[in-house]
Amino acid sequence: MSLLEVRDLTVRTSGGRTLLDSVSWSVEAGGRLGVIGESGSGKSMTALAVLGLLPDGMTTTGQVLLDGVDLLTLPSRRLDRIRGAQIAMVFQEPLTALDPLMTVGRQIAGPLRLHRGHSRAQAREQAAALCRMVRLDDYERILGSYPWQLSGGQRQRVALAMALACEPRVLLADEPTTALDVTVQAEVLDLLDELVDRTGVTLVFVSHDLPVVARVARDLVVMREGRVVESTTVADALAAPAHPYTRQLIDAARAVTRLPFTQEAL
Ligand SMILES: Nc1ncnc2c1ncn2[C@@H]1O[C@H](COP(=O)(O)OP(=O)(O)OP(=O)(O)O)[C@@H](O)[C@H]1O
Repeated sequence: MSLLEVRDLTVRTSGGRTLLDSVSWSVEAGGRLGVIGESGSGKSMTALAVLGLLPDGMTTTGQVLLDGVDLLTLPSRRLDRIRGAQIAMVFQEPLTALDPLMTVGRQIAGPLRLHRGHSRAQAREQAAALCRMVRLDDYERILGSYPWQLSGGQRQRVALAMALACEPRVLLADEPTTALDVTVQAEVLDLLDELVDRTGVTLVFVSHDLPVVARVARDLVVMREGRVVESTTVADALAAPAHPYTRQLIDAARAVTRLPFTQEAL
């Protein structure tokens, strides 16, 4: 059975506009799924729907099954416990997810105290260990800093540390490196890749950037205008994309960057 399965997910606005139309995909435990599509294709809506975080007024039908349990039918208190503990997320701009008025140390410790029942001292120790895990070497300074005192790359490392703090089963990453410059983007991607390997967390990686997705994902879902147009693997998509739209995305990526024909060459 898949660990996470989205089945016929349809989202409509209160005005009746269909933003997601019967979106279906699944990922096995330990799998790495990339969700790709151009701006407005519904990638973020899908991620938010999985987390039960859609804006008020939107209606959702279909299922989001975590280990066979439909998250869409759970009472919000149970969903709160799953979010962060079993499905963790990182977003494009960590500043929106981080509290500007709280030091990084307290923010990393928060979920550990909430979900794990750690004491203050245990949480502090664990926060330092997590900083080391995401290669924030001067972690004493980082833990005592406010988010805005850190660089974009450091903030995304903090966001990753927070996301992985409670050893979630699924990590949902929505454009986590898009706001970073190219060098830092490569470092954070390498780190993510290593952490996913090391922890065995199941990855759902959402991005408009095909070369970035191709570096970290194995399976691939291609979205367009709120629908899934192709479900494939990164390797097959690079070698021989089946759907014309996937081919178009790959050709467009190849026109501006070096995107090889095999995943090993990335
Ligand atoms: N709060 C909202 N209310 C109504 N429609 C919305 C809202 N947020 C997004 N949309 C619409 O939903 C559709 C899907 O948007 P979504 O943000 O999921 O796309 P995306 O693929 O993630 O694009 P991007 O990479 O630009 O974020 C778009 O047509 C967008 O205009």
